[in-house]
Amino acid sequence: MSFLVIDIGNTRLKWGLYAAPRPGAELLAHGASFLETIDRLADDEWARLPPPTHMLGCAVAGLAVRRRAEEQLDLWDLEPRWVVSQPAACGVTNGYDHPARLGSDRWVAMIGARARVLASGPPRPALVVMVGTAVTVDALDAEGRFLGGLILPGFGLMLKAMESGTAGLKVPTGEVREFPTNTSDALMSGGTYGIAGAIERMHRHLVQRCGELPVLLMSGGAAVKLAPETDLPFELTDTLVFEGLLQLAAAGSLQGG
Ligand SMILES: Nc1ncnc2c1ncn2[C@@H]1O[C@H](COP(=O)(O)OP(=O)(O)O)[C@@H](O)[C@H]1O
Ligand SMILES: CC(C)(COP(=O)(O)O)[C@@H](O)C(=O)NCCC(=O)O
Ligand SMILES: [K+]
Repeated sequence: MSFLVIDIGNTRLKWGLYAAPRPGAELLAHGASFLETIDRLADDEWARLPPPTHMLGCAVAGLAVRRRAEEQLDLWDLEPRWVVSQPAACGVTNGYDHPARLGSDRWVAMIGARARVLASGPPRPALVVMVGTAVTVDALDAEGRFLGGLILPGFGLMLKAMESGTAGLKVPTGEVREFPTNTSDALMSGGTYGIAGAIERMHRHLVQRCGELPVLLMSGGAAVKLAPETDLPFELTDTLVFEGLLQLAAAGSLQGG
């Protein structure tokens, strides 16, 4: 009974096919498609897969995109299931004022992060950073409580905003420099240090709150751009959301079929 996981962000749909709906299961195949191209999945990449028997996904890109993904899922005989952020699940409690309004990708990533922390030693706080269309920086204490998190624009959105809101700035392909001396480098460095600074700030808040160093987990399509500029020790991972979906599936009622 193979298990399909899907993570629909505002830029790309990421998917993975696992051998079973449980943590530690083998990842048989995976891929990522920009949202403009997801209508070809059933004819293309998914057509070559062994049929999954169950799926679980999270989707933050709106109902219309989710519907388009469900049309592709019609290729197989399975019921689409989508995560809604809960007040608590898999040992993580949701401190949001309105728990269901927390982005389901953030919720699922924190569940994946919590499982990683517990698998690697005694309970510790965790800082979960996802660098996608937006950047999110979410804090978990050593008991698995989600304390709160930051949302800021990702690289693409920042540069687009600079371009559309000014007369003299064009989207650059600059380098990150400590003392930038041209517009392209100034924009690229400003965006990068803006994100890196937010991470460092939240890290400081979490150390102050919990009195111990958190595990720092970074993921998302643009995490590699940020990694060289992050002074704090971090783990880079592509599968945090997938791992959270496996945890949720194992804790839920998917095992029946
Ligand atoms: N193939 C790529 N080439 C360059 N940048 C990419 C690529 N894929 C993703 N990115 C960067 O990562 C961001 C999207 O990451 P992703 O994790 O797919 O976001 P989301 O979860 O919001 O869909 C883009 O804004 C872009 O900066
Ligand atoms: C913050 C997000 C836009 C991140 O989206 P992404 O960068 O993954 O496309 C998404 O998690 C979202 O729409 N969240 C709902 C609002 C919230 O979490 O408070
Ligand atoms: K995401």
